Amino acid sequence: MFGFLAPGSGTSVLHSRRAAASRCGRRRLVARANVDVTKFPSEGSKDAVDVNKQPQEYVQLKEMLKGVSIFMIGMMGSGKSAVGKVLAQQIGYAYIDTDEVIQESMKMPITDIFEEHGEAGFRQVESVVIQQVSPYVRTVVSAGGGAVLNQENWGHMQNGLVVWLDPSVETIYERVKGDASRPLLKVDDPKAMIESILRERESLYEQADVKIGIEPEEGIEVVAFNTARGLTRFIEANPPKSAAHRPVGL
Ligand SMILES: Nc1ncnc2c1ncn2[C@@H]1O[C@H](COP(=O)(O)OP(=O)(O)OP(=O)(O)O)[C@@H](O)[C@H]1O
Ligand SMILES: O=C(O)C1=C[C@@H](O)[C@@H](O)[C@H](O)C1
Repeated sequence: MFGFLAPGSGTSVLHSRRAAASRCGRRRLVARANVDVTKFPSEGSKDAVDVNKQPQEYVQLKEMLKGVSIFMIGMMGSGKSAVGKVLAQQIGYAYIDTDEVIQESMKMPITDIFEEHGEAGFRQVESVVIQQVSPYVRTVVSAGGGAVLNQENWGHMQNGLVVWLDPSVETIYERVKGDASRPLLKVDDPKAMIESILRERESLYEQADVKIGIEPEEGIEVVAFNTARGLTRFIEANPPKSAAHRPVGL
C-alpha cells in the first residue's frame, strides 16, 4: 500500500509515521540495551606474549599499525572471534566482540534478542556498539557477521583497518552445524542459507581493506599469522599520509 507524499519531503506520510514510530522504538530499545563498551577491555592484552619468541610478522605489524584498531568481518563461523583473539594477544591489543557486548547489554542470548526484537532490533543495538568502539585505539574488534549490512557501521569501521576472513561455505557449515546460537541458521537447510547469505553480502565483505582466504586445513594460528601478514602488506602498499606530506594550509 502506498501513502501520500509529505509536502517537500519526498517520503510518504505513512512511511514517515512508520519511520517516526520506529525511531521511537529504536530509542527505547537502545536505552534498554544500556550499551556501555567502556566496561569491556580497552587496554592492551594482559597476557602479552614473550617478544623474544614472537614471530617477526607480529612485531612488525604492531610497529606499523601505530595503535590503529582492526575490525574483523566475515560470515558466521569464519573465525573472527577465534582469530581476532590470537591476533590481539600477539600484538598486545585489547579484544572486543560486538556480539558479546550486545548479549551482555541486553542480558539475553542473541537468539532471544532476534525473537523478542527481530533482526532489525538486533541490528540497531549492534550499530550503537560499533559506534561506541570505533574511537578505540589498539583494539581488535570482532564485528557480527551482519554488521556490514549497515552503511553507518562502515563509516565507523573506517577508523581502523577492516579484515575479511573468507573460508568456503563448506568450511563454515562444518564449523557451525552443531551450534544452535545463530538464529539465522535455524532453518531446514542451513548450508543453503549460508550460501544465500554469503551471496547477498559478498560485495559488502569485498569492501574490506584486507581479504584473507582460508583453506580448510589452516588452523586458527595459521589464519592469525596470515592476517598479520596481509595487514602488513596492506600498510606497506598504503602508507599513512604523515603530517609532513600534507599540503601547507590544510
Ligand atoms: N581456522 C580455524 N580452524 C579451525 N577451527 C576454527 C578456525 N577458525 C575458527 N574455528 C572454530 O570455528 C568456530 C567458529 O569460529 P568463531 O566463533 O571464531 O567464528 P565467528 O566468525 O566469530 O562467528 P560468529 O560471527 O557467528 O560469532 C569456533 O569453534 C572456532 O574455534
Ligand atoms: O551473520 C549474521 O547476521 C550474524 C552473525 C553473528 O555474529 C551474530 O551477530 C548474529 O547471529 C547475526
